[in-house]
Amino acid sequence: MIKIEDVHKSFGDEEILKGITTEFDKGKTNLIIGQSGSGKTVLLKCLIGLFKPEQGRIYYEDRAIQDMDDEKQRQLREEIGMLFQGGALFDSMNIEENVMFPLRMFTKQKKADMVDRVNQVLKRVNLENVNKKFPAEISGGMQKRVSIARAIVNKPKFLFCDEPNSGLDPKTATLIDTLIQDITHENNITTIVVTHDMNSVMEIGEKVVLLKQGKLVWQGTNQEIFKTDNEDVTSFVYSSDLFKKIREVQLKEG
Ligand SMILES: Nc1ncnc2c1ncn2[C@@H]1O[C@H](COP(=O)(O)OP(=O)(O)OP(=O)(O)O)[C@@H](O)[C@H]1O
Repeated sequence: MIKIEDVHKSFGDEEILKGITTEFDKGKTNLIIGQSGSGKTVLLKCLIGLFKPEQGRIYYEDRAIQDMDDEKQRQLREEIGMLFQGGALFDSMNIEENVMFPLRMFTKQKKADMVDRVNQVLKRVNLENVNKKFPAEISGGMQKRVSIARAIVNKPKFLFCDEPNSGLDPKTATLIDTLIQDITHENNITTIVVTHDMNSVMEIGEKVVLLKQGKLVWQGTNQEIFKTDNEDVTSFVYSSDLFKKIREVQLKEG
């Protein structure tokens, strides 16, 4: 579980996060949604310690990051898996080396054990016999699966995903979302996904937090998001013509 209390973050005179308070549950896919510029990425960066909020507290289970010394912060980093936007694989490393990278950074395992673990996670994301290929030799969807394998190779307790299905076709995007959710459930991970994809909200939004101009304006489940009359939610959800039409049909059918 990750809990945040009254988090404020400014750049110069501009306050970007204006007091965010919420909780992200363990074993669930928690989604941060909102329009471009609403502060999703800034919040994510505060959560992983890349930005320091001027005010407020962030707890990983019962540990506040504000109270951690360098060693404690290093330990916490080992518990975090990160799926970066675009995948961020190293082009000059093959798939095996890419996935092994966090193990080399954070552990002192023997090479054979690391290779075993890499094979385990590659199998989990349904990728086999690609170890010696380079990122440029596999499809975008496969690259995303490699990135997921790399994010979970060190058995993280917390998984952060920044726009995990950007640039993918709808079917592959759904596969990636479902994979993230399945892995979250199997390993009881606290997963936080930043997205503005309504399909992701529908599919994996077990908890959804909506940001608007740096404020948390609504939170609930993906079931609740389609029932609420909250204006901030409806203007975000039904800015898509497809969802507007679904809403009209739903209202007609009562
Ligand atoms: N390092 C920074 N320095 C100054 N301003 C920043 C910095 N990072 C973000 N901002 C500003 O914070 C605001 C929120 O940006 P953020 O990237 O969090 O939006 P977002 O909701 O993630 O948008 P998108 O969906 O387009 O990625 C923007 O106005 C942005 O210009």
